[in-house]
Amino acid sequence: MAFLAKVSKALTIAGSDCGGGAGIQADLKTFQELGAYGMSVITAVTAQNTLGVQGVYPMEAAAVIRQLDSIGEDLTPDAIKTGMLFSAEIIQAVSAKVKQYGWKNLVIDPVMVAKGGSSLLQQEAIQSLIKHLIPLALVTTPNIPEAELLTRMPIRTLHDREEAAKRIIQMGSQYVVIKGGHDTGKDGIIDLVYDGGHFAYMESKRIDTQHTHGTGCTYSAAVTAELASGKTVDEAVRTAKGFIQAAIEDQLSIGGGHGPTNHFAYQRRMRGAATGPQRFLQ
Ligand SMILES: Nc1ncnc2c1ncn2[C@@H]1O[C@H](COP(=O)(O)OP(=O)(O)OP(=O)(O)O)[C@@H](O)[C@H]1O
Ligand SMILES: Cc1ncc(CO)c(N)n1
Repeated sequence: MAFLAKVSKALTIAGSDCGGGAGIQADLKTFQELGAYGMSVITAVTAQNTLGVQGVYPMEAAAVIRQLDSIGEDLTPDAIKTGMLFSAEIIQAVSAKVKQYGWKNLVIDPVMVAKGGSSLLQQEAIQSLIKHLIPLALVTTPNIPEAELLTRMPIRTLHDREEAAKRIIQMGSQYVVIKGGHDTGKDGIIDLVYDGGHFAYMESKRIDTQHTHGTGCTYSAAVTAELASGKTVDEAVRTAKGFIQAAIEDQLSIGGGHGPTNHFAYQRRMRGAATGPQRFLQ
């Protein structure tokens, strides 16, 4: 039986995480769960698990360009996200191809450092991100340390975060979400959403867990999947928050370190099914 409705298509341009919790793997799982047909352009292969990053192997820029052309010549994505881009050369290639193919609904997760401290973006590439990619973004989703590096200002208070958000809008992104996961001093977490005119504060309770590997990738992939299906940015960030909240709450407890989030959780909750470990052990 054929699908009657047109399927939405989402593309991730990011690094591979062989452990499956972050990067391309988290993005494709999230796209699938939210009903988008997922496509991927791989910028780097990383060897990592819940204990840390053991190796980073960037792709040649030519290989990234060839993958982007294969998508562009045949498959028009309805929304795109970028994650780990590694180098200025890859950033410039992605920027050129997004412009060439006129791709819309670009979500930039400006991945810089993995939770254990390994670098996923060369230091000198930050300027390239600001110059070549952020001006094309519909939404940019830095965490607090990434927002500090982009804006070159320390972020301690909510007021600082608002100032940083203004600076990222001035760089050309239409919306910015400064995520609050790294704001560890509080029980609650606030993700700040700004469109250049109005600040929205998305508050949630902080879940006390070490299993937060790939939260940023999963969150921005959920935003992208929702945009691909025609949702507004306001709707997309709300659904993405619900998706990541469920994925962190119903932990899978995989691996000996910082484990992945539960990409099954949101849809299983929507269907009224049990999602915690008891469900998986049955
Ligand atoms: N402990 C937590 N409890 C509830 N929500 C969380 C927690 N940690 C992160 N989040 C949420 O997850 C999303 C991603 O935020 P975070 O700041 O962790 O991103 P990130 O640092 O880019 O993630 P990563 O680098 O691991 O991929 C945000 O919506 C944030 O509010
Ligand atoms: C490939 C990849 N992208 C992003 C992150 C950040 O979570 C990671 N750890 N690995």
